[in-house]
Amino acid sequence: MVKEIIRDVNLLQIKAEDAVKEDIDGVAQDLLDTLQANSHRCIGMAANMIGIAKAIIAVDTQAEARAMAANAAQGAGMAGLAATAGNGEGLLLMLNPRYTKKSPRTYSVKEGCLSLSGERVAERHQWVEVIYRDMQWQKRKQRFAGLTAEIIQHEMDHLAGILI
Ligand SMILES: CSCC[C@H](NC=O)C(=O)O
Repeated sequence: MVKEIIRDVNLLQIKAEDAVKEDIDGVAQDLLDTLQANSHRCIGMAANMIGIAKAIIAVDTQAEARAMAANAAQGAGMAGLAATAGNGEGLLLMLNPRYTKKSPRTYSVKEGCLSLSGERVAERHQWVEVIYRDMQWQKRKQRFAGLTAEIIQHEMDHLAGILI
């Protein structure tokens, strides 16, 4: 079910509790539905953003490819023609994500957030390795780099009650 986006900072700062298997069909599915419904303007979402302080995030893994295509089009003088809005495909859902490794190198980047106004600078690792449960409650371990890693860090910060 598509949920309303929370913009109350007091609610957004509540730290998430661990999710349980029963959350898959409820909060996790709602989060996917809500990110899909906002995929034209949002590339990642944490359950806090729909008012549930559970450790669940959804990530648009195709955002990086779209951003690169848009940059290439801009370089070729095709700005405006490049479609950067997602269509809800390639969404990755993670329950109880935890870092197992982070790149020593970091970079500063300006980020926005659907729950907040404006953009703010955040410090991000170039890559992160994460263990999590998937929508089948299977344990997964994966390394992510680039924009996907950045989105994961932004959303995992949300779970810790940290805002950009
Ligand atoms: C670069 S990470 C930004 C993620 C952000 N979503 C909010 O949690 C968004 O603007 O979609």
